[in-house]
Amino acid sequence: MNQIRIALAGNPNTGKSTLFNTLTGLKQHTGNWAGKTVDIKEGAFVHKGKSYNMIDLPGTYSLFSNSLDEETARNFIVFEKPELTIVVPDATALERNLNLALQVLELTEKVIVCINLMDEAEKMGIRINEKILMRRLGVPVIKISARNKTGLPLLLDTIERVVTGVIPCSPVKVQYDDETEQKLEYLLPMVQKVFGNNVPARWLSLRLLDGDEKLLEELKDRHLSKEGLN
Ligand SMILES: Nc1nc2c(ncn2[C@@H]2O[C@H](COP(=O)(O)OP(=O)(O)OP(=O)(O)O)[C@@H](O)[C@H]2O)c(=O)[nH]1
Ligand SMILES: [Mg+2]
Repeated sequence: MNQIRIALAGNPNTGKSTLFNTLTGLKQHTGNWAGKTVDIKEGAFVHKGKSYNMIDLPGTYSLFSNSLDEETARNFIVFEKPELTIVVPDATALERNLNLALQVLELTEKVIVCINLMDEAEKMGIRINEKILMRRLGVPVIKISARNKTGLPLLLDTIERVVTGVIPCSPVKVQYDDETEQKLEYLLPMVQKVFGNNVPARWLSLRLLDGDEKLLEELKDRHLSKEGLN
């Protein structure tokens, strides 16, 4: 049972489930990991002899605590720690969709940005230079059409190469205003002391500055029960 876990994240309606269904076929079931309150589909696929477990997270516009869907997607990435997270932006609304991608890059290291609906974008005359995006974001960027099944072989190979470390990821970290950065500098060592490598320290410090109480409760529950934080 040495399955490599891949989470699919993205805004609503960007074709995550279409991609999920194409990759996993009918080998899927509803997940039952701890803390699950929203139905999440899990499925499996094999590529080049390696077995992958894919988790289709709910579509969200951000990863704060605005809704159960946001909390579910965020908690999965932070606490369940999948080996890889694939963000699926909509090529026809890339700028808006990259907001969520940047939030995911604050949460975890191994990320692939998999831009979907390229067929639609092409019809609209939208051109996307994935090489520039890749350099700016610090992680692989792939263009696909999940519906037409284009770009999938490259996606699968990139998944394998990111998971095995052949392609390194160094996700860009958003720089905030001076005041926020100063506060972060102050908070970071304390957060690191309490949580070590269990939770991404810069991201958590930002949430503390935000006063995200739901996240604090989640951390208390998980830290006190010593589950999910090991
Ligand atoms: N033209 C085009 N349509 C697509 C593509 N991928 C998905 N779609 C369509 O986009 C719509 C939404 O697809 P879903 O796979 O349900 O999107 P989702 O991201 O899972 O949506 P949520 O679960 O609500 O967040 C469906 O009508 C799909 O058929 C694509 O590559 N090209
Ligand atoms: Mg879906």
